Amino acid sequence: MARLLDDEEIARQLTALPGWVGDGAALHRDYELPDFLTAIRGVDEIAQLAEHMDHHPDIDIRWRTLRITLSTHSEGGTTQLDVELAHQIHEVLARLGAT
Ligand SMILES: C[C@H](O)[C@H](O)[C@H]1CNC2=NC(N)=NC(=O)C2=N1
Repeated sequence: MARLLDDEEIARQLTALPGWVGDGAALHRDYELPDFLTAIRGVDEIAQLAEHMDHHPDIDIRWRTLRITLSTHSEGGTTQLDVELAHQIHEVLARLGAT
């Protein structure tokens, strides 16, 4: 079971995740994709890696912008699983041309 990270640990780990912010409850970042269909492909790729990790993001789709929110529901906050998923999502979306 993943343990909750404290604010200091979250801040330290976010230094390796450009653009991501933590609000205590969750990690967030907006990614802008080149177009809508590429954004949807990003959602599909994220869905596959989330299933593989058995850890699932909230994803808000606004045209070609994806707002990703990560938290560990079972723990009520941010854990190492969220940090790991953020790294994997960043890799996938950067490869699809996200900024
Ligand atoms: C049984 C299964 O492992 C749990 O329901 C998982 C599934 N995906 C999950 N995803 C997220 N973000 N938080 C969870 O606590 C969580 N729990």
